Amino acid sequence: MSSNAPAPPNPLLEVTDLRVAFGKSEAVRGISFSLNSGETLGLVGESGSGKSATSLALMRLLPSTAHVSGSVKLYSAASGGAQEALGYRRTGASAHWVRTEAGLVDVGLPEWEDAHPERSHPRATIGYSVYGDLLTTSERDMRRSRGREIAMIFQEPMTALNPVMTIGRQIAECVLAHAPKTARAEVRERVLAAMREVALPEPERRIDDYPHQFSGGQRQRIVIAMALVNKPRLVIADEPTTALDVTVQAEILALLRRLRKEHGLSMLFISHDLAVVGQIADRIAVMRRGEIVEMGSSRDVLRNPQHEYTQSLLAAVPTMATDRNRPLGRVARQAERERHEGPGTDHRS
Ligand SMILES: Nc1ncnc2c1ncn2[C@@H]1O[C@H](COP(=O)(O)OP(=O)(O)OP(=O)(O)O)[C@@H](O)[C@H]1O
Repeated sequence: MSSNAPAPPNPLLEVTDLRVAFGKSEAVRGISFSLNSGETLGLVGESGSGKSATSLALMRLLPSTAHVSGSVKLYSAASGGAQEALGYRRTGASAHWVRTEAGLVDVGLPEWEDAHPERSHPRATIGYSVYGDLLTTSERDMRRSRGREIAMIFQEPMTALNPVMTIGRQIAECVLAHAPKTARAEVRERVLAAMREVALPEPERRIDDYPHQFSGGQRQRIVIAMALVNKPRLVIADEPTTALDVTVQAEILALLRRLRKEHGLSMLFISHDLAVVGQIADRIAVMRRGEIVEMGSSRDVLRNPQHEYTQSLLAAVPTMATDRNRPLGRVARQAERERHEGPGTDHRS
């Protein structure tokens, strides 16, 4: 096999012709996109364009009145290193099987493996197999996926959190939802680790505090800790900074960039605000009235928008250039720099 084989696609999620209708009204009209391992896709559009209907469809959290069709494939064991193969077996010339914690999976792609001999080691991290279609998988499997494979960060931390439960208990419940037999001491350790991860101050002292005892930015950090405590591979962040003021918003974006980098997370980042999406997304999909009207690298969409709707969204962002001959605005420049050099200082809120 040629050692010049092209790098393999590294898909984590593949959405094809997704449609969501409420009665006769179509909220999502046949959208398709994919998300690679470690990539952040920004989904941007004005209110009512179908962004939340899309994310709730992926999580299978839409009300039963919604009619959903299309396919949402989640791939397991992405080759970026999400899952370590426990064993390795070659069956014939064209099929490779890898034993993982999830069972025996067909990884296919022998060409790619020949091009990456280091990954042929029996304990190498490898993968590429369909985990399942999230739209048709059983509710039982879906419950297992939620939180562990895919987690969601909601917009409004005050409503996402239970006001009468300590934050430690709320994070612990996320751990116990997937591992109910975890010993108490270990749960506490994982809760504290999650609090440290999102830079909540003094975790040991604050673990038994209630949501109202934290600032807005800190509450959003708690919501992020809950989403990440089970180490999901895909995070759907639906307007995670919208309820926050601009400075805190920047701090939460810096935190998400850091966590994404440290954990190799894939992220679907939803916002009505193109300036915010431009600060974190590798690629941007622009949604309007239930359709994706434009999709491309953040750089292309920000510098050279093709669709007039994208142009109008950009025009509403005064610091960004709408003309390819003009230099990028401050926000876009910073976004470009951070995509290349990694996030700046993560100021704590
Ligand atoms: N449960 C529901 N029942 C009926 N219609 C709904 C329901 N949820 C959403 N819709 C409709 O679907 C369309 C898309 O809504 P969606 O919430 O996905 O938009 P959005 O882009 O996320 O907007 P926002 O930023 O305001 O949340 C809207 O016309 C909305 O009224």
